[in-house]
Amino acid sequence: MSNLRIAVQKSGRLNEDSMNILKDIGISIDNGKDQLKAAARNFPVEVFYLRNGDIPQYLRDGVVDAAIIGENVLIEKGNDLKFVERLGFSKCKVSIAVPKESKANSLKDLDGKRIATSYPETVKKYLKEYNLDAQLHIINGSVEIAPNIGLADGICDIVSSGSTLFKNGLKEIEVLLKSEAVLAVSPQISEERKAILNKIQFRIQSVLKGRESKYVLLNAPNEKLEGILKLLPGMRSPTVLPLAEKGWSSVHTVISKNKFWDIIEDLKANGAEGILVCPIEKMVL
Ligand SMILES: Nc1ncnc2c1ncn2[C@@H]1O[C@H](COP(=O)(O)OP(=O)(O)OP(=O)(O)O)[C@@H](O)[C@H]1O
Ligand SMILES: O=P(O)(O)OC[C@H]1O[C@H](OP(=O)(O)OP(=O)(O)O)[C@H](O)[C@@H]1O
Ligand SMILES: [Mg+2]
Repeated sequence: MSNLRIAVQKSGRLNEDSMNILKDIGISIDNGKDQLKAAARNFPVEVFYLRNGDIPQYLRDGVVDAAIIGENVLIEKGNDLKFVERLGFSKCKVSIAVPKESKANSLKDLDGKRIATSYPETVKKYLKEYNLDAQLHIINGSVEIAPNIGLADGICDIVSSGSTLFKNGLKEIEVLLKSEAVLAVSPQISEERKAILNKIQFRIQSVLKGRESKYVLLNAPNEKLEGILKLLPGMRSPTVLPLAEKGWSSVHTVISKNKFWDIIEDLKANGAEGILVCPIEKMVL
């Protein structure tokens, strides 16, 4: 049986979370330092450690079958490539920014001006869409410095917390796109390897659903149960078990991480006691 060849970023922002997700889906890799390729011990997978920016070409050429990559890089260099899963980490924006004293309020205001960026294809796509023209300066890093040294009137770069913009006296004026890490696929993937990828995708979905949810256990007097159960979503319906103490029950359920604090407050206010909240490792639906 052939191995699925999956690319991850060698070092940088995506590396750690990519390796963590592989670990969480039960794929163990012996990763010697400076090794560019490593086979999993317990799954038909080989991991290739590559530059994020090089991965679209490797996917296109079928040198790797799948990859964990920033969606923004796919948009920039792999518009012809598809992804099968959003992975929920490395969330960021690709935005237009200008010096804070600039009068420009959107990309449209940079018509005929100079824009520095590491994402020329992305900028060109939006310029074309808005029917604008700008002079692009392609820089591979530290793009935020360009307006300060007189190289550009604005920039297009990744924004996350906004602190790099702030430190460089810039303000965000337009978000071109939002990005996160995705699982991308080569158009050349074989049927056999596609079957392995499907298994990986299924496992990833279980891990991501688990990460989004909490397992909640609580005790309640029986007369309060009805009100408490109304507050709980649950996978199907909450499990209710009698406690050793007469007139009391234990309720078990799964709550989305986002709604969790609001629901917990309501549960307490409606008579729930001894509330335990546990992380969920995997959730198979
Ligand atoms: N500040 C940030 N916050 C969140 N995600 C980010 C941030 N900066 C970059 N990313 C995401 O992580 C990806 C990798 O960024 P990183 O800076 O590690 O690598 P790179 O220099 O763009 O790529 P390469 O691996 O080709 O050197 C980006 O393409 C983007 O999707
Ligand atoms: O909004 P913030 O939270 O400040 O993040 C945005 C910064 O993060 C990235 O740079 P990175 O730190 O990856 O350095 P790099 O330019 O060397 O890739 C990106 O290129 C921005 O400069
Ligand atoms: Mg970076």
